[in-house]
Amino acid sequence: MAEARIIDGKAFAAGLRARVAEGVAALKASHGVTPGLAVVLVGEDPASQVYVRSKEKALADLGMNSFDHHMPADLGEAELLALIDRLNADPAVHGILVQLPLPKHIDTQKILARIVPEKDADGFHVVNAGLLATGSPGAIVPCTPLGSLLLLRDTLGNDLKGKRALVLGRSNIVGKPMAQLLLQQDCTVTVAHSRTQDLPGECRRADILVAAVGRPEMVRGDWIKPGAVVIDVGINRVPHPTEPGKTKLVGDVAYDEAVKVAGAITPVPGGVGPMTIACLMLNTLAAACRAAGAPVPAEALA
Ligand SMILES: Nc1nc(=O)c2c([nH]1)NC[C@@H]1CN(c3ccc(C(=O)N[C@@H](CCC(=O)O)C(=O)O)cc3)C=[N+]21
Ligand SMILES: [Mg+2]
Repeated sequence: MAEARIIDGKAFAAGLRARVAEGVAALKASHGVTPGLAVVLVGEDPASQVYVRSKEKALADLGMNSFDHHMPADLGEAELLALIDRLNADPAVHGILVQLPLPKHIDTQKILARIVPEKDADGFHVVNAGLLATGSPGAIVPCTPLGSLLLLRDTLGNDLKGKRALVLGRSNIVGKPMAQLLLQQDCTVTVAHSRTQDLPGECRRADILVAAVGRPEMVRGDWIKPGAVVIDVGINRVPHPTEPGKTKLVGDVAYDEAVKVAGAITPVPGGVGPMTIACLMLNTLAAACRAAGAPVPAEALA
């Protein structure tokens, strides 16, 4: 059997960012509005700082405003809520992203619930989850599932109808919204997790396998149906196998095994990760379009 087609998320994300940049320019020209995203980072976690910097760079590259709020690790919950209230009320701010994880003394759900749903660029608010689950218009879709769906549609020529999809992982951020999106595409959807009996067997039935459990290389090659499309959402930093003291990124799928069985597969890095950031830009543009009464880009509607 031939090796899998490699799904180039990095290239697709570059194309998506270019389309977003066009949308940004068009909204400026038609409505005099520049989309703006507020990025809130609490504390100095090095990984979070890297991610936040790449988000801020993407915003600048696409001609959007970035409002950076880098706060000390000991920021009180009340102060953070007050900041959210100010951003909610600021008409130049169309999207608000609170980088997760937050320090332990802050109640994450309470913070996310305070963001007005219209500005919830991550799509984490219960109102957006509910709109997505009911297929209602106006849902802001979480970035990683949206990016994964765009790659799947591109790979399968938009034809997901009737396919068996297995979502491995049931988080509110990826697994659950991914399952909702696949259902909307008329897939037959199974959501599997750590308590699922016969996980390999469930995976082997799937035409589409989305792995989002955060367990390095858990999905083995012999868990994959020959020809299946594999979307690997995992981004796990592990000790480098041959270079002591160094680390490397691996997905939730054992790539070298899977690439011999799958029909198509996303690599890590260069797969879903860049799509997450591109979709954050898309969601911010979409929020600005809605606020201005302009048409929303179709890709954001899932
Ligand atoms: N409110 C919030 N929203 C998020 O969307 C959010 C968050 N908090 N907290 C952290 C996670 C993580 N995340 C990533 C985004 C892009 C890459 C990405 O582009 N990864 C590159 C590799 C980057 C590297 O080399 O480290 C790739 O996969 O090719 C990774 C991780 C967004 N997150
Ligand atoms: Mg996200």
